[in-house]
Amino acid sequence: MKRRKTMLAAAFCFSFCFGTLMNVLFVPGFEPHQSHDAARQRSFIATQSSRLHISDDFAPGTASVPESITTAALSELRLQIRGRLGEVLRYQSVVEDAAARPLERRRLMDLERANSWNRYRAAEDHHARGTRATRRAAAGGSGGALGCGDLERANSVQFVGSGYTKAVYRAELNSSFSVALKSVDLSGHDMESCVKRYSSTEDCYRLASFKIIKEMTLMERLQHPNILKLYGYCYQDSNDIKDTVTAITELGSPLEMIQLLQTPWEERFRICLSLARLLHYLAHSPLGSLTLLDFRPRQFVLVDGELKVTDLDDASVEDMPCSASSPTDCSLEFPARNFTLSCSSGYCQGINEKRNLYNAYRFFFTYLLPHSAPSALRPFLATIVNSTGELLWDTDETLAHLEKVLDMYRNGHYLLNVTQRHKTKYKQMEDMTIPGENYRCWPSYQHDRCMLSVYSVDEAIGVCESHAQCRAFIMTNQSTWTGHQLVLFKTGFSTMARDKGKLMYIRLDS
Ligand SMILES: Nc1ncnc2c1ncn2[C@@H]1O[C@H](COP(=O)(O)OP(=O)(O)OP(=O)(O)O)[C@@H](O)[C@H]1O
Repeated sequence: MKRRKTMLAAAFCFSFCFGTLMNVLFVPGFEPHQSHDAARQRSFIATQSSRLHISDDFAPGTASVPESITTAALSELRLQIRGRLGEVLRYQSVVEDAAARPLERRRLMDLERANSWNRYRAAEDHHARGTRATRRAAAGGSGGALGCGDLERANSVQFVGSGYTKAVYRAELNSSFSVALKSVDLSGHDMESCVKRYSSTEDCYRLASFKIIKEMTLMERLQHPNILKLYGYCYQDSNDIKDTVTAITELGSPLEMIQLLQTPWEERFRICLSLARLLHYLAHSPLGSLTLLDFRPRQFVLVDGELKVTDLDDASVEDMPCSASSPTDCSLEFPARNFTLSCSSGYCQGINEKRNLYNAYRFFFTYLLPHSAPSALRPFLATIVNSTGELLWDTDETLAHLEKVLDMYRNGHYLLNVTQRHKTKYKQMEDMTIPGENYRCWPSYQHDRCMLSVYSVDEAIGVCESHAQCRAFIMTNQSTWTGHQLVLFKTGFSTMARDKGKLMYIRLDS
């Protein structure tokens, strides 16, 4: 397995570092993080889809397709490709309809579906005419977005992870800026099973690459701090396949649930809050209420402690139709629990939002929220966990409760007995530290010493008194994302040293 990953990394590095870039195609005018000009969006998708030439002559007996493959199988593959194209085009165009009621939105989406193939063909004609101009424009730059030229200069390409369809690599663009490169994993499960069935690497590649194109489209359309940023993309010809696509995105680190359980509560709370903010945005997104059909921790990464969704290829805005006479139409099924939602105006009410919320509960909240939380916050957290586990709240209410907990934590309202006087006296010394004399505690911000976050010096004194080893502590000048200060607790103070900005406290009964 390890050897395979190393070989893949080497192959990837070869194609990006040394591969010919003569055929590189930039898309001028694609500038992430700028205004959502509808026309620019349309041309982005039109160009994307027109690169994936879906031929009407796609039939058995052509050079790339063995005769043993049946016409039915090929039609099936072609339908799948068209289906994915239609979906991408819908995401590109439903933006103005987000405020529409579900029924109207559905009608518009059906119309969109009917028109998508015609629009695709028109886009392809347009592309054929525009390709030469595009190549010429490429020489002038990529409109501010990252592109193939940046990949050509990338260093230290390393395999990060892969799933059914995609492989992800880390690449250094310069000494202080690294990105993630996402491309179709040619030896991944999706490609292998497709090629086995249809014997056409090129067409299977097109099918798989639509997952990346869908993801890029959603990253572009959905701008939120908890959705990974798309920096750009690159189309280039490889030896066997024309116009292979690589998305260039923000780099994160994969979520390790076991590791997360060992991190301080404040960091775990941050992940749950990030997730609630994301789900709130998705429920009210410009594309409609969006659900993550494949919702597992591996679809998320951490960027500087903030949770961000990376895998958007299974996201959907489809509403679920129902009839008032058949209550089971709106059943939401999970391995350990089923729910039946209400049916109104022919659609299951809030089903996308509720699916996301229950998944957030079962994969994140239940593990990360209550465990080692400050005791005064536990009743609030228990209510959040119970209410999401029972699907009693929507995302608005869930987020409001989590924001309230953040506010209490930030302002030290979780501290019990604020009027209580500590028995031991401490001496304060400015600009001093204790370099050694560490002990370990849990859950520390550093594994080889006891570093915890506190709201105030009073809280730090309380912590020191609850640790048998503690004889002194240093208020560092570092703080956490909530503004809490990081404090180093020490077993003694025999090795004091000057350190500007630090405040040292020593126990006078030591
Ligand atoms: N931007 C990123 N930074 C770091 N790691 C990432 C990034 N994007 C994805 N990964 C890692 O790569 C893995 C594969 O990516 P992704 O989930 O997009 O592929 P996939 O083929 O769609 O997977 P799946 O089979 O889960 O649908 C992820 O599980 C994640 O751990």
